[in-house]
Amino acid sequence: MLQKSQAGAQAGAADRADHAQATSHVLRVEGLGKVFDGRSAVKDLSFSLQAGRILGLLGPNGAGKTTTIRMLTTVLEPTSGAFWIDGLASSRPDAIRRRMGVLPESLGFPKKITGLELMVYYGQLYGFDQRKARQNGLALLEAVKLRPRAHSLIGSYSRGMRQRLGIARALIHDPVVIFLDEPTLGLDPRGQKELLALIRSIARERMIGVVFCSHDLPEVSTLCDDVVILREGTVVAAGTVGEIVRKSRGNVVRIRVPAQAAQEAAQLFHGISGVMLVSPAEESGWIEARPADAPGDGEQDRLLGNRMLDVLIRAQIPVLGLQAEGGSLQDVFFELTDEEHADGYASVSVH
Ligand SMILES: Nc1ncnc2c1ncn2[C@@H]1O[C@H](COP(=O)(O)OP(=O)(O)OP(=O)(O)O)[C@@H](O)[C@H]1O
Repeated sequence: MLQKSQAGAQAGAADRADHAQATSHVLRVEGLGKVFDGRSAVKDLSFSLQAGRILGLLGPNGAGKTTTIRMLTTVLEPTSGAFWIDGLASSRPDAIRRRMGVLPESLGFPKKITGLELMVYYGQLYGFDQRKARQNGLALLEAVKLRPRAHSLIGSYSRGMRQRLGIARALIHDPVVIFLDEPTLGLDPRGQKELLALIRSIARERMIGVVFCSHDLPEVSTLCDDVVILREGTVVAAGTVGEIVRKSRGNVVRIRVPAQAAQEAAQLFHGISGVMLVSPAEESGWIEARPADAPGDGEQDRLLGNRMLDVLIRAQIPVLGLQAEGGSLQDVFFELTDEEHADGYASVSVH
C-alpha cells in the first residue's frame, strides 16, 4: 500500500512527471539488464508497448524471458536500465505494481473455495469493500466466461478454467498491462483457441497492453501484434509480426519444368538479380531457389516466384509444377536463434 507521507507526495509528483513523459506507451523499457554472479542474463533490453496491443516475448530456453518478466513484474531488481508502466518508473515498485496484472506460469489456487470467493478475497486485498469486491468479481468472471461456474469450487475447474480465473484475478485492479507467462501450456486445442480469443478481446476492449510469453510460435503469430525475440539475453529482432516475418530467409520457390529444359531454365534464373539457386536442376525438372541476400527487401523476396515465372514465360518454357513457401515467424525464430545464421538481421523498433 502507498503511504500518505511527504516522501509519498514527492514520489507522486515525480510519478506524474514521468507519466507526462510517456503517456503514449503503457510499458516502456530502456536498457534493462540483469547480471547473475558476473554473468549477464539480460543485456540492454529496450522496447515499448502501446495500450491495446499484444507483445510476444520469445526466445529459446535460457534466453532471458523469465528474468525479463521477473524484472518487469518487480520480483527481481534490474542491474541496469529502467522501465515505466503507465508512465510510472521502475524505481517505484509499489506504485507500478498497482498498474500491472500477472498470470504466472504455474498457478497455485486454493481448491476448496469458489471462483467468486477467490475474486472477492483479492478484491478486498486491493481495498474494495465486500459489496464492491463481489460486484467486480462477478463482472470479471462474466468477462472470462466463468460466470456460470462462479459458485463452483476451484478444485472442480479444468486447467483452461483455472487459467481464465487467473486472468480475471490479474484484472481485478484495472491494470494497464498484464503479463501472461505461457498461459496456454497444457490446454487442448479448443481450450487454447478460446483462451487466445479471450486474451485478444481483453486487450482490445479494455485497452490493456499484454506481454505474452510462449514457446508456441504459430500461437504467437496468430495472437501477437508485436514480437521481441531474445537470444542469450540480447534482442535479436523486434517489430510487428509482419515486419519480422518479412525478414525471413524462408521464402523458397520450387518450380518444375520439363527435364530437357531444366538447364536452360536454371541459367535464366541465374540471371535474375537477388535469386539464389538452392540446388542444381534435378533430373525430374524441379529447380529450387530462394532470395540471395538476407535480410532482403521483404516485398522483393515475396515476388521471387513471380520473377522466376516471368523468365520462363518469356522463354516459352512450360511450367509443370510450382511450390512457394512463405517465411513464417517460426523460420525467423530458428534463423535468429541458431548461432550459425544469426548475423545480418537488423532490428526494427516496436511501436
Ligand atoms: N537466479 C538465478 N541465478 C543465476 N542465474 C540465473 C538465475 N535465473 C536465471 N539465471 C540464468 O539466466 C539466464 C536466463 O534464464 P531465464 O530463466 O531468464 O531464461 P528463459 O528464457 O526464461 O528460459 P526458459 O525458456 O527455459 O524458461 C540463464 O542462463 C539462467 O541460467
